[in-house]
Amino acid sequence: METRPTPLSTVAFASDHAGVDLKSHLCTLVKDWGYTVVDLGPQAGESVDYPDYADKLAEALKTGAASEGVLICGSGIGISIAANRHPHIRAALVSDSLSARLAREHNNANVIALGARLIGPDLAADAVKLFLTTGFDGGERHARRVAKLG
Ligand SMILES: O=C(CO)[C@H](O)[C@H](O)[C@H](O)COP(=O)(O)O
Repeated sequence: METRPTPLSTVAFASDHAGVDLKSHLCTLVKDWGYTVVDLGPQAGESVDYPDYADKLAEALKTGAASEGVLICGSGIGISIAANRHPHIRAALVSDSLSARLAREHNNANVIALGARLIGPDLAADAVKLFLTTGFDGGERHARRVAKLG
């Protein structure tokens, strides 16, 4: 099992309008846990397009401004599809804690996507905590499959 980086990593957050409140809640929690947080917006509640914010987060991971990302839209679907169009992103759409853990252990996901209209803040926080604290299993079969993702 890979150990998690010390000091704690920098985590980027982005959403669309549907995810602003959950994003703000999670950013506060993740900062409290000791991580460095980059909030890529949006900050207000005006209607925005999720691909624009998925692109911002993908860029932050590409430049190294953050090593992991959390994306939020109403369902998590649109923003995860948009993120996965970037070859360096492995975004897992997560709606429970076990999926958050497996996204890391088996898929070495560098991003999770959450649906703010589908899950509550406590479950979202638990999923983010597991995502941030679980390492890639590193087993040969998982490494082989992840490598085939490109
Ligand atoms: O992409 C989505 C659905 O797959 C997200 O849930 C969006 O947040 C949603 O489509 C936004 O809908 P709205 O009616 O514009 O608020």
